[in-house]
Order: sequence, then C-alpha cells, then structure tokens
Amino acid sequence: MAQVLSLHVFFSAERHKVGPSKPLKRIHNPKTSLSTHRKGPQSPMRKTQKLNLQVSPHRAVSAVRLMRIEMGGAFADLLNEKGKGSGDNEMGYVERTLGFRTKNLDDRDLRLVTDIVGGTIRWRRYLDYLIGSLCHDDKAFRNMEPLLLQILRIGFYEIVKLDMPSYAVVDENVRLAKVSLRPGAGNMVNGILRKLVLLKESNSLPLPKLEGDDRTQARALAILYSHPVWMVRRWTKHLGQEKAIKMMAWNNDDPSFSLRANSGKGVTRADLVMQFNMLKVPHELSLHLDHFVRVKTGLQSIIQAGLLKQGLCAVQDESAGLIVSVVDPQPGDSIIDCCAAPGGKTLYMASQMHGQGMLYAIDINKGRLRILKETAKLHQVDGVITTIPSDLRTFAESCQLKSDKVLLDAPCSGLGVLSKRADLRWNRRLEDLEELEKLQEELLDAASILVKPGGVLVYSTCSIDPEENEERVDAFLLRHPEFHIDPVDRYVPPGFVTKRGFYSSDPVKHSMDGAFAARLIRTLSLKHNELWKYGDLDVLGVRMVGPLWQWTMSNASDFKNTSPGDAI
Ligand SMILES: C[S@@+](CC[C@H](N)C(=O)[O-])C[C@H]1O[C@@H](n2cnc3c(N)ncnc32)[C@H](O)[C@@H]1O
Repeated sequence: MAQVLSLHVFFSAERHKVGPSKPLKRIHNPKTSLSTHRKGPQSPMRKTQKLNLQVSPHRAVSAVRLMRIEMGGAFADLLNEKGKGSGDNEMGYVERTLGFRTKNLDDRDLRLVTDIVGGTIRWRRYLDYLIGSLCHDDKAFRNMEPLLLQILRIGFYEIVKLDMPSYAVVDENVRLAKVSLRPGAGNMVNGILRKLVLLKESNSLPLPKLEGDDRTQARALAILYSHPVWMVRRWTKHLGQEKAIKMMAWNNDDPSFSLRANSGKGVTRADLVMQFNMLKVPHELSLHLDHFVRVKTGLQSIIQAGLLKQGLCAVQDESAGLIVSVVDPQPGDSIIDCCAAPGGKTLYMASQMHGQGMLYAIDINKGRLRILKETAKLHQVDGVITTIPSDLRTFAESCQLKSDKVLLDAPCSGLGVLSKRADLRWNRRLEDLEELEKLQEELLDAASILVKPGGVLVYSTCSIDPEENEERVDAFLLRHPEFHIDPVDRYVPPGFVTKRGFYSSDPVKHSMDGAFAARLIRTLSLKHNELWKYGDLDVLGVRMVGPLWQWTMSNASDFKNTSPGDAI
C-alpha cells in the first residue's frame, strides 16, 4: 500500500515538475478495454477492472516494474516467482498505474519481463544517452514523463541490445504509450524509435569518443558501459582501464547462478543434478565446492518446480560458499555469525555441522533474522542455530559469549555482485562507501571482542573494493596487534589466494561474484610491551576494563616481573 501511495505522490510531484508538458493522463480505448464497473478495492462491486487485450502483458508489467524500481518500491529481483514484484501482485500495480489490466503473464512473458527489466536497468545510462541524443532538445529529455521515459528505454533496449525485429518493437511500444498516456505520447515514441531504427541500420548510432583527460574518458566509458562515473574512475584507479572495462562488461552480461544442495536435509549434489536433468535445465558442476551446481538459464523452472520452497537447495553464489570454506565450520564447533541475516552463510555453515555444536546468528535486522529462522527450519538445520536480534556493537560490549570461530560478513557496497543486482550500481554513491567503512571498522572492533584467545575472526565482504577489504583489515591490525593474518591457502583453491594470504574472488577471472575474506587469529599469548598498548582487553577470556585492568597491570606478579619483549 505504501508503494501505491508513493506512486501517487510521485506522479503528482512529477506533474508539477514537468510544467508545460502535458500531465500523465490515462486514456482508455473503449474498444480495447472491458470494464466490469466495479468500485473500490474492497468490494467486488466497486473494483475497476479493465482488461486490455492489445497491449502485450510483458511490456506493461516491465514498464510499471521499472518505474517502481526507480522510485525504490521494488527490487530488480531476478529470482522472483510468477512475475510478482517484491511479493505483491504485479498486475495490481499495472492496473493502478496504467488504469487497465492485461492478460496474465505466461512463462514466456515472465522470461521477457526478467530480461527486459534487468537489461533496461543495466543499460540505463547508455540508453538515456541515445534517447537524449535523438530528442529535439535537452529540455524535452530532462522533463520527460517517467512512464514515457520507461517505454522509450524499453524500446531502445529491445532494438539496440536485444536486436528484436524493429517493426514489432515500434508498433507495440507506440500502442502502450497511446493507451497508457495519450495519442501524442504514442506519436512521440513512434518518431524517436523510427529515428533510432534508421541510425542503427546505417550503423551510425551516436556514441561518445574515448579521448581527452582521465575525467573525460571516464565519462565516455560510463556511457559506453553504462556505469556511474565515480565507479569507472575508482576501478580505473585500482584495476587499470582494461580490467575496469572487463569488469563493467561482466556486470552487463546475463548473470549465472549457483545452487547449493542442502546436505542438512540429506540432499546430495547428485540428487540435485538428477532433478535438473528431469527439468531439462542445463548445468555445470562447481569446480571448487562439492555441494554447488551452476546454471546459466532455467532458474525460473527450478523455482517453479518448488525445489527452493521444499528446502532441497538454496541459491548461493560460489564466492559466498568459499567464504564459508575460509571459516571452516566443523561438527561440534561454537561459531558466532555477527551479521548473519538473511542467513546464506549461516545455513551453509549449519549444514556442515551435522547437528553438533552451536551457531549464534546475530543481526540488527529483526525481519531478516526471522527469515533466517524460518529457512533454517525448512532446511532442517535449526537445531544448531540460535538467533540473536541485536546491534553487534552493543551486544559485544555487554555479553560474555566468546567463540573460537567468529564470522563478520560485513555490510558493504556490494560492488562485487553488480551482475546479479542490476539496480545496485545506480543506488550506490561514493559517500556511501565512506559511511560503510566507518561501520565496518566499528563492527570489526566489536566482533574482535567475541573471539577467544587462539580463536579466528573471519572478516568478509561481497565487494571488490580494496578500501572495504585489505585497507579495513590493515587498519584493524594496527588497532589490534593481538591479531595476525592466517593465510587462507589451507581452505580455498590457490587461484583465490592473494599474495598477502587473503581470499579474493574476481568476477572476470573466476566467473562468479566478487568477494573477499581475511582469516585473523587472536594471539594466545601477548608480549609484555604489547599488553601495555591496551586499556581494554580480553585476556584468556576475561574482560579487562577500567579499574580491573589497571590493577592487573600494576599488581599482578606475572605482569610485574616481566620485561618488554617477554611473552606472558
Ligand atoms: C552482507 S549482509 C549479511 C549477509 C549474510 N551474512 C548472508 O550470508 O546471508 C550484512 C548484514 O549486516 C547487518 N547489520 C548491519 N549493521 C549491523 C549491526 N550494527 N549489528 C548487527 N548486524 C548489522 C544487516 O542487517 C545485514 O543483514
């Protein structure tokens, strides 16, 4: 309902903003619309239901979903079922936004919606550059109505990137604009799309030139590969231009997915493969993880067959699975998962504990933690999971819980998962990274309190950005010399181990999401001179703070009789 409300608020705000151009108007063709004259959403007698059989359902749903995503009301969720966006009935949104329903989406329509929505979002900057170039002036583009812009983006994407037959694309998008806006909007779509078709056929699409200083080149690359300029500049700086281009090309490609056979329920990878064969879903076995299978297409069939709903498997990227390998969970372990929800790694770790031990799953987000709890039941691994809804920073300050293995899968920019999260690149700002770095440091400090002497702290992200990864670890080690790096080469294949012993997956090199993990061991014994550095420390599991710490340092004979450099 909030989303519906926000649509209305948005539309009225846009109307004022657009000024001279015509307001969003819903025109219904009496020949194509069947009205049952129902009034209001509650009573069947009051509900308006106009069925439009001429507008293609996937196009109407795509345009409305794109508007909702841009306004923050829906995610470009590539995994959703039955064409429903964020769990709501998408056709309801179509009706409320466009003023009519279309016939229901069939399987082909569903695939088209996924392709068109994902692709249009990814290529947004590039498509807008083309649309802007073909509008008669810049103002016309900047003031364009939101729905009209989405219809044009869809048409441009279909013609330029999907190579769909142009006559059908022009015809259908013109019809959608006419029916959902007004005849004039249809004429405009017709004019611009026809111009585009001519330019494409003569191989003369307008493109920015890759020349000039760094900034100008970054702007051109940002259009050509459809990414924010700040990301292009950052990646060019960290990776070099060639690798940055490859990274952007990877993000623009159709994502592949991995599924993990749920051993918690006794499902093996062979069982999963048998199911995929029955569903005729092409797949490949993971080269790195025993329980994982990769699929490029056919995920919708897997979802519709109910394999996820029955808890037989989970969608999990191999890059995330390898972070669990770095933690190395074993039966009987006590593990604290500090930022656990919605539980991808918790559930995989739990499945490896074979019902023995305990996994404490902490998260600040109660709703997401509830999802974790429900999924744990479904996956039959709930016996080893205790959920703790809490802010890790306050929890760590006040609790006695300590563990040999602590995972901090920190909130991060998600710059390693842009191929799956089509909309994420447009929602991230450079300032977000600075805020996140501060939070990552606070959470690392808090998580470190929960590690027993000799125990391990795994810090991980789904980012490829050194400032969220290596640089956060280095800053942490400076603040906490009681920790040192434990190289991950015993836990993951050599191709994933960096020179400094961290785990890093590279989308371009490994064809999976980008992720990072560092294994940090808490020293069993500290040198005298190192001890003096701390005003507040856990020694052999006892929290030393304030007066107790000061008393210990000045009175305990063990400490008094040592000299700098001695181990104690
Ligand atoms: C990257 S996600 C974790 C993903 C999870 N480990 C998985 O594999 O599914 C980061 C999580 O950190 C949680 N978070 C953010 N700030 C937190 C805090 N101060 N204390 C505890 N959890 C926090 C968020 O709610 C979010 O669920």
